[in-house]
Amino acid sequence: MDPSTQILTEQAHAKINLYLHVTGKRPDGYHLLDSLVVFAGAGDSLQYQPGAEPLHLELTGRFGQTLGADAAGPDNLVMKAAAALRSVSGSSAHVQGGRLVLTKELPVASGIGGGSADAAAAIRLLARAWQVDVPVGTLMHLAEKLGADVPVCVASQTARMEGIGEHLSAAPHLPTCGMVLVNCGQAVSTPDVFRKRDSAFRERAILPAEWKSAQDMANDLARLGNCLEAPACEVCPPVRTVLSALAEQADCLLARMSGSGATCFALFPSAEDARKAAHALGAEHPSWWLWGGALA
Ligand SMILES: C[C@](O)(CO)[C@H](O)COP(=O)(O)OP(=O)(O)OC[C@H]1O[C@@H](n2ccc(N)nc2=O)[C@H](O)[C@@H]1O
Ligand SMILES: Nc1ncnc2c1ncn2[C@@H]1O[C@H](COP(=O)(O)OP(=O)(O)OP(=O)(O)O)[C@@H](O)[C@H]1O
Repeated sequence: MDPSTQILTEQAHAKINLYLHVTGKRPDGYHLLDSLVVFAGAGDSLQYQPGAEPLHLELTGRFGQTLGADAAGPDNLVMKAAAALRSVSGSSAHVQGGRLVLTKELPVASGIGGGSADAAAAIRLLARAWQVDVPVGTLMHLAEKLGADVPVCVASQTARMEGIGEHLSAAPHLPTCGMVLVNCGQAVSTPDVFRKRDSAFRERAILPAEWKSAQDMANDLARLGNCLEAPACEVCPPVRTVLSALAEQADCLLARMSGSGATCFALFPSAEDARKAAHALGAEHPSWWLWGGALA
C-alpha cells in the first residue's frame, strides 16, 4: 500500500486522577492543581486516512451520537487539535487532508478527559502522518491552549500534574493493580464543579519514589483526596451511590471520583479482580457505563 494513504490509528486512553488537590487559584480564575494522573486501558480510538479531500471527521462508537448535531465540526477537540497542528507545521511538513474517524467509547463530560485524550491522539497521529518536525515544547504549548488536561494526555503516561495542568513531572513507580471505572450517565460540566468548590486549598502531596504493592498505594492515596468530589456530588448526587457501590465490592482497595466527575474509579489488587467487580456491578446496575481491567 502507498504509505501516504495508509490508515493510521492512535488510542485515546481515559485519564484518571488518583488524587486531585486544588492548591490555589490564578488571577484569571483557573485553579492550581496537584494530581497523580494514570491512564486506563479504556479509551476512544482515532483513525486517519490521508487523502486529497479537505480534512473531515466522522464519529462512531457507543457515544458517537451523544456529542450533538455539530459534533464532527470545527469545535470538536480533534478538529481544533488538527487546526492548531497545521498552524505550527513548517514548510517541510506534508500537511494533507483526508478522513478522521473517532470511535467514541468514553462517556462525554465525565471527568476522564475523553475530549482531551482525543485532542492529544489527534496531535500524535497527525504529527506522525504529516511528518511535523517541531520541538516537543511547541507541541506541549499547543496542547495546553486546547485544554488543561491535553498536555498530560499527549504523553499518555503516568505523571504528576501541577500548575493548571501544564507542569508534568515523574510519578512514583506504580505497582500492578486493577481498576474499575463507573459512570452513572449524567454529564457534568467541569466549570460548574470548579465554581461550586468552596473548601480550603489543600497542600501539595508528599509521594514516595515507588509503591511496592497496590495496598501500599491505596493506603497512601486514602490520606489524599479529590477536592472536586464534594462539589461534584452536589451537581450530580448519583456520584455518592456509585462511590458506595464501588466501595462495597470484594477486594476494593480505594474508591474515588476522577477529575470533575461524574466518573468514579476503584482500585483492586489485579486486573482480574477489577473485571469481576465490573461484571458484578453491571448485573446490579445495567444503566451504568462500566469498565474493568488494567492500567494502560
Ligand atoms: C479537573 C481536571 O479534569 C483534572 O485533570 C482538569 O483540570 C480539567 O481539564 P479540562 O477539562 O481540559 O479543562 P479546560 O477545558 O482547560 O477548562 C474548563 C474549565 O474548567 C476550569 N478549570 C480547568 C482547569 C483548571 N486547572 N482550573 C480550572 O478552573 C475553568 O473554569 C475552565 O474554564
Ligand atoms: N472529541 C470530543 N470528545 C468529547 N467531548 C468533546 C470532544 N470535542 C469537544 N468536546 C466538548 O468537550 C466537553 C468536555 O468533554 P470531555 O469528555 O473531554 O469532558 P471531561 O471528561 O469532563 O474532561 P476533563 O476530565 O478533562 O474535565 C464536552 O461537553 C464537549 O462539548
